[in-house]
Amino acid sequence: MIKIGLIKEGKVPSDSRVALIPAQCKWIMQHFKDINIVVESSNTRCFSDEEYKRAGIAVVNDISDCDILMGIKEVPKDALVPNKTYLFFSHTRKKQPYNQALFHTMMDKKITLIDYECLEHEDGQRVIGFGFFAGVVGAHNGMMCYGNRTGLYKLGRVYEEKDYRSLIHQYFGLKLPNVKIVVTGSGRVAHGILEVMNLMGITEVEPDEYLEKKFTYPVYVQLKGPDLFTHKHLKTYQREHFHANPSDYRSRFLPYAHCSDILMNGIFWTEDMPRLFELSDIDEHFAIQTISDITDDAHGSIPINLGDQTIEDPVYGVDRKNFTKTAPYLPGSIDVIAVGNLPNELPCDASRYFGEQLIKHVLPDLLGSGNDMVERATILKQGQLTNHFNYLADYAAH
Ligand SMILES: NC(=O)c1ccc[n+]([C@@H]2O[C@H](COP(=O)([O-])OP(=O)(O)OC[C@H]3O[C@@H](n4cnc5c(N)ncnc54)[C@H](O)[C@@H]3O)[C@@H](O)[C@H]2O)c1
Repeated sequence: MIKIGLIKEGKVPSDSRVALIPAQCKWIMQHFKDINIVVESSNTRCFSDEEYKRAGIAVVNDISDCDILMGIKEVPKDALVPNKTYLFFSHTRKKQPYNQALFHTMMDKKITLIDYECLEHEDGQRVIGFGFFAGVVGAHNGMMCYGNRTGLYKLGRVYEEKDYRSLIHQYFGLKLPNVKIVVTGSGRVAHGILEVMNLMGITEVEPDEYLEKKFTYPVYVQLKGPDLFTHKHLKTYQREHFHANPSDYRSRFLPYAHCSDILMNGIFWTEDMPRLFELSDIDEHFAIQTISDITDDAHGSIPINLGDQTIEDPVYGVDRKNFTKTAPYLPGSIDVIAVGNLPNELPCDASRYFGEQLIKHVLPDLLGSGNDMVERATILKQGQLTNHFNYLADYAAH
């Protein structure tokens, strides 16, 4: 019998998402006779203790007898139970300095750490994540802010809706102006953005049409790798080559900045990749007024992302001349929406989606049948760095 414990989130500000919702826990217990799931009591989850109890899941105060502990965000150092196997987003794989002390504590406590972010298919595609709902919420917020800026329509806040279904109801009867929206990316975030574009009845057009034509109805274009980047000399795009040598490429985005009202950014970005545009590109031809930077790297693919806002206060302006932060919706500014925990605006739906992927792609492996995906996502084994993560040796040294 394997005992899985869903831990109480300890990070501040607290996260209300869960790895498995009550119905999923029930389903697992019915279908896998050798798994027992318990839930650590919490009053900040999007599903209450009562809802887990109603699904037949025990709610406990002590999870120290579990074999596997699942959370979402970083576990506070003091709460880590020695010698256990943990699954959560540790934000350590890029040697994040702010989590180095946590990493050292996990080593000292001989913990086995499996990081959701490191669960990948053989070809390197991520298996599990919250990206889809980040895309949904980010796209909604982008449209909401453009409505606030122009006064042409009004959209409410996502987190005030009961769930995704009631959010969609907001879109019935929504009359949008002839807005032009450029969407970047091809992963989960991009899929979430496209879902909102389609639910709002915005028409998709091809890149050449988008660049050349004026439309009498709202349109969007989706730009993927080859539309966004080209080799500096060969003028080609080859996916594997680009992933391995991003600094050999330059951005092709600028023409879209000259004819778009809104940018919804959902690309995957690293420091060595070209930015979509540079600060010097923001001139009188730069037409974009609202940027929802869902990718959300400060000073990253969007150079005027000046850092994170919160769900409660998600938008700021950036002055077009001196690139300083301003109040939103000013004529001389571009509005930027930069929030790092977007799925938290729809925590129940995002948790259900996450749990489905966990059950489908990870659970069989976790129980020891399947391929070595879990092995490859194991950063620490009983406190020791695994071979796959040898590159973290300097980060782990203490
Ligand atoms: N703001 C938020 O709340 C929030 C939430 C979730 C994700 N995000 C961010 O959004 C971005 C996109 O996330 P996603 O869920 O769509 O990711 P994803 O893993 O679903 O898709 C990433 C895409 O990037 C491509 N890719 C993978 N490795 C690459 C590499 N080395 N170089 C270039 N391209 C590569 C993949 O082919 C894939 O199409 C990420 O930066 C993520 O951190 C933000």
